[in-house]
Amino acid sequence: MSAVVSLRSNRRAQPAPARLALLGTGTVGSAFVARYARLAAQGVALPEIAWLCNSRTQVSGGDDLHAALEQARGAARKRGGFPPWAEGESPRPGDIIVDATASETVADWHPEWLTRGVHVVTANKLGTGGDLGRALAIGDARATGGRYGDSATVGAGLPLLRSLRALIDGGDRIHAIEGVLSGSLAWLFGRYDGSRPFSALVREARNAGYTEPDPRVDLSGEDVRRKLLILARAAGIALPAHEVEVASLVPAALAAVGEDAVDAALDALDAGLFARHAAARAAGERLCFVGRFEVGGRAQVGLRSLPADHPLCAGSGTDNRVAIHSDRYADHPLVIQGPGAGAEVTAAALLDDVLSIGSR
Ligand SMILES: NC(=O)C1=CN([C@@H]2O[C@H](COP(=O)(O)OP(=O)(O)OC[C@H]3O[C@@H](n4cnc5c(N)ncnc54)[C@H](OP(=O)(O)O)[C@@H]3O)[C@@H](O)[C@H]2O)C=CC1
Ligand SMILES: N[C@@H](CC=O)C(=O)O
Repeated sequence: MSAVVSLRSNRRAQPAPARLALLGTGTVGSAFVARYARLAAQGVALPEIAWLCNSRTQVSGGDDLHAALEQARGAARKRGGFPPWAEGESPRPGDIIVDATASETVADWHPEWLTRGVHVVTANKLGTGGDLGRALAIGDARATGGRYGDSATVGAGLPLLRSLRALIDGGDRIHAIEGVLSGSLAWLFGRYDGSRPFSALVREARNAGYTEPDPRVDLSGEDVRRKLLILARAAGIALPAHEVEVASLVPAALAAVGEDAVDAALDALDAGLFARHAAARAAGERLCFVGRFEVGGRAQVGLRSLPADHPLCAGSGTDNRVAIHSDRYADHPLVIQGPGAGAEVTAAALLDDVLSIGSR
């Protein structure tokens, strides 16, 4: 065989370099692009962003990512039909989809992509924190297919899922997990003193990028339910969503409105939360939004009035504070605390997962 032929066949044997598709160009997706560009400028080796997509359009990444992001963000609304990314070129095995949406449609694709050998990195909690069937399908598909980066889904990248998995890999059984799992609600109840309407603080939290696209997903406890489900399922418990008892903060008048009318209806929160805060203060306590599950017991999410020196009240800002009880941490739980919401920490968690997949 001549040297030329052998060189050509060697070239052919090289797998195509992995490409990255970003789905979602909102608060988290935009922070992802900004951090990607910063890391690339520092010389960090990253897969090329081949596409940026939202519900309206798909744009090629190219050399000027900021321009591509602006083009995607400025695209006109799309009426009906398939999402733009489903109509274009399919990702190849080894490519990485970054899901920075809050979309059920996109979450439904997670098991399919994994089965095809495409890696999925997600901030979207609906994949493993929603319907149990879908979570199990993702578990099956990741066992033989692509890898699943879910660090951003709980604690916005705090080492929670990682620590839980390390305990299980080390032979520990999980007994219970309890904690403050909502960054926006931690921030809201840390700040609320009754002097300003609660609804005004909700608007601030949304503008700061702490809430879900629809803040009712936080206020109803649904976001904490999803995180609790992700943790429970990571601990090997096939917990269905309906078995988590959730006490919502959303009054009927706010629950009833369409997404466009949420802002105007937020005032419906004010009287009820003023009364609950006043009662807690009169008892020398603080309000804390807590999620908890016990293996073989109940799973619950809701607002609690706790003594001010209770360990769950110890964080500040958007801090999550989560206690893991396991065989080795039976008497004193392992406690993990830190910022649990915000576009920058979430984007960093997504890129950590991208880098971790790229390095294996
Ligand atoms: N904010 C935080 O602190 C954290 C957020 N997360 C998660 O990050 C995700 C994104 O949140 P955030 O950035 O605030 O949300 P935004 O509403 O700002 O952005 C969502 C993006 O998803 C796009 N999108 C919606 N449906 C589809 C679809 N079918 N196909 C492609 N794109 C779609 C939207 O498109 P369009 O622009 O066309 O509407 C938009 O660009 C959520 O799942 C959230 O739970 C996770 C951890 C922390
Ligand atoms: N809306 C979420 C964001 C992170 O998951 C929260 O408030 O914790």
